Amino acid sequence: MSGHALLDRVSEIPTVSLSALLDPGSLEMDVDASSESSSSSTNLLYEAVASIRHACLTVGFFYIKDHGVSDAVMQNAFDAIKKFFAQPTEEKRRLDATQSPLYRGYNAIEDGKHNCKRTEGYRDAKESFVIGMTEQHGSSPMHGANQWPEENDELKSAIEPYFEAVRKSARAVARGLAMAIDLPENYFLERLREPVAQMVMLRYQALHEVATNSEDKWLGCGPHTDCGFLTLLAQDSQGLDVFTGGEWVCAPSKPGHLLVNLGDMAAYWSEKASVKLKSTLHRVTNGSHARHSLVVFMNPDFEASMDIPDEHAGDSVERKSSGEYRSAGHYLLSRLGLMWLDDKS
Ligand SMILES: O=C(O)CCC(=O)C(=O)O
Ligand SMILES: [Fe+2]
Repeated sequence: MSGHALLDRVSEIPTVSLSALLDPGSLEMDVDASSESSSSSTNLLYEAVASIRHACLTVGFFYIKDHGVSDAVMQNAFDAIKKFFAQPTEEKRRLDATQSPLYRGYNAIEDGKHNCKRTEGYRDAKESFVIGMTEQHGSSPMHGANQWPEENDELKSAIEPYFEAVRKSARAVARGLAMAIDLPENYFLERLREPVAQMVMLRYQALHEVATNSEDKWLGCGPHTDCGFLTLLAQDSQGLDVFTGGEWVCAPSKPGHLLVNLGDMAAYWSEKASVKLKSTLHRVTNGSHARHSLVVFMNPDFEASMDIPDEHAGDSVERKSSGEYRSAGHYLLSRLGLMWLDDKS
């Protein structure tokens, strides 16, 4: 495809500490200016919000640290999913995604059913295992059962704590994001009570494993933007490239960090806001080793309205499309081509 990605520009992807955003008290501390520690905490909060704003206006990607997901929880999740993928195909096929009305479960390489858009003439050399949210109180056709191995709960007990911890970090990001675009601090949080979150675990083949005997050309994951709200990624090795400033830039894994990016829903939702969020093109290239990644797609409650009240809108409000969808869930159904699920809502 289009040449090598640049590693020397990775510093353009900012890093944000979530410590002040994970702490719900830090905003109130602002009024208590007498304490030094409270003002340094407030500074940390505004620093985080300013870097999120900068990232959203420029690259559309940022690393997060102090995100509350422990190394042990992340390592367990990677170990468990590597073990799952290392099984024979017949074993993995017992959890085939085609058995699930929500397409959750295992997708083999040859199925080609992954979250990314297909690139004409190319196939993605990766397999995936997908889970999503189960319990919910409101009406959402995008919540439902996951498929797990029946014999033992090793996979489930390693993946669920990771998914939960990352959703918590995603809420902290959402809080910062609201402040970054001049919305009330809780604007997104109030719409993430029963989020339509999904976790996609991926194994990309090493180049030497990629089939060469067919007409097909292969990629890890073709260039695409994510269609949802926020994506939080952990990767065990390099492979992700981000298109920024007219070039592909490497976004390698960094110990202790997660990588966040904004999807098309965030861009669409912010059309009326004072700051427009950027959904950036990215791709994955296969390398000399198999690569694993854990991707959490954090989307709002199915029935969440994407309307932004006029008092929080930007000056030059030219509302193009943001009123087109009844709710965030309907936006997703339409983008994922799952409109038929709507009959159930
Ligand atoms: O595996 C990765 O690093 C990125 C995956 C991705 O972009 C996606 O699933 O949308
Ligand atoms: Fe993506």
